[in-house]
Amino acid sequence: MRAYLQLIRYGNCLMAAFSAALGVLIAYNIISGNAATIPFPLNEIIYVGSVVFLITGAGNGINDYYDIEIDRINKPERPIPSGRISKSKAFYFSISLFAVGTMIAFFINTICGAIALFNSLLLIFYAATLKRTALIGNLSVGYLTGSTFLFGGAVFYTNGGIEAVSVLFLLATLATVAREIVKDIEDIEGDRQDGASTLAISIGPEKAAYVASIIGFIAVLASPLPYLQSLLSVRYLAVVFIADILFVVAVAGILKEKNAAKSSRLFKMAMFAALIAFLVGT
Ligand SMILES: CC(C)=CCC/C(C)=C/CC/C(C)=C/CC/C(C)=C/COC[C@H](O)COP(=O)(O)O
Ligand SMILES: CC(C)=CCC/C(C)=C/CC/C(C)=C/CC/C(C)=C/COP(=O)(O)OP(=O)(O)O
Ligand SMILES: [Mg+2]
Repeated sequence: MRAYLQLIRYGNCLMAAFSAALGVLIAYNIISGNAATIPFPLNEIIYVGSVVFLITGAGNGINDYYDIEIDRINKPERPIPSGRISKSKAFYFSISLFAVGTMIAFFINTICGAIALFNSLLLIFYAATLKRTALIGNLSVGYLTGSTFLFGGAVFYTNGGIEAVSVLFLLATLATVAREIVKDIEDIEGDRQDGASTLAISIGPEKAAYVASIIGFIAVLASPLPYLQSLLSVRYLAVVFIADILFVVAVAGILKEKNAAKSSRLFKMAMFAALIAFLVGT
């Protein structure tokens, strides 16, 4: 059981599910002002959170299935390279999670089902191919992470729910792309031996660090937008300021200290702080 929780990276699944549930809540708050007849979406929050937890877990599992040779070098302690879960069991477990998550999504509505199906196929394509390409792989993971908000907003797609959370999608995507480039710098040796052509390998870790830093700074500069667009209250500004400081320290970690592992951890802490800011500002 513990090995399967590690395979799906349940912490990421919870974070992603929380983001999608926030997407439902924020979209509901924005559109319910115009249509007071909409009841509080408790069931939809549960369904949305479950779908994103399952599909995120499936994406992590299929990623480790395809990354077995890279992870033997970079992350040998993971469930598959360490032998605690066989490749075939990891594959069928991940496919099962994709299937159940997508079925629940179609039960919510057709747009949610379409997003879940598209994201599931993209996660498989990313793991099998895209992750070894410079920047496209990073942009894919950035879209997938940001799409948690779009998925939550899609519960109310007929009332403009997706548009209501689009700025949250943008912020999450920018922050994730920056972190993914930093992760590629961290994983450069294993990726190089696997024949991958990530940005860090294509242009070198130093230039890749500058690209990640620029994207990270754009995310920080754009972080007041949810308040300026009156999507979130001034309480959001107070907490996102903390996230912005963590983003800046993360950028310093890769630019000045050239410590990709530390920078990646700081980026993740900043993303978590930003999620708290979204919640507090709702
Ligand atoms: C500037 C600003 C306000 C940015 C917003 C940041 C934000 C709210 C980001 C959302 C983060 C989110 C939805 C995370 C979900 C879970 C997650 C970490 C997804 C991405 O994981 C891919 C990564 O490669 C996994 O690697 P690792 O974390 O090392 O296992
Ligand atoms: C909105 C819906 C229905 C689903 C969203 C699903 C989500 C949140 C995906 C977020 C991104 C994610 C979890 C991607 C999984 C693949 C993954 C682990 C990418 C990073 O992998 P690598 O580049 O191999 O790096 P590591 O394996 O070393 O972490
Ligand atoms: Mg991997």
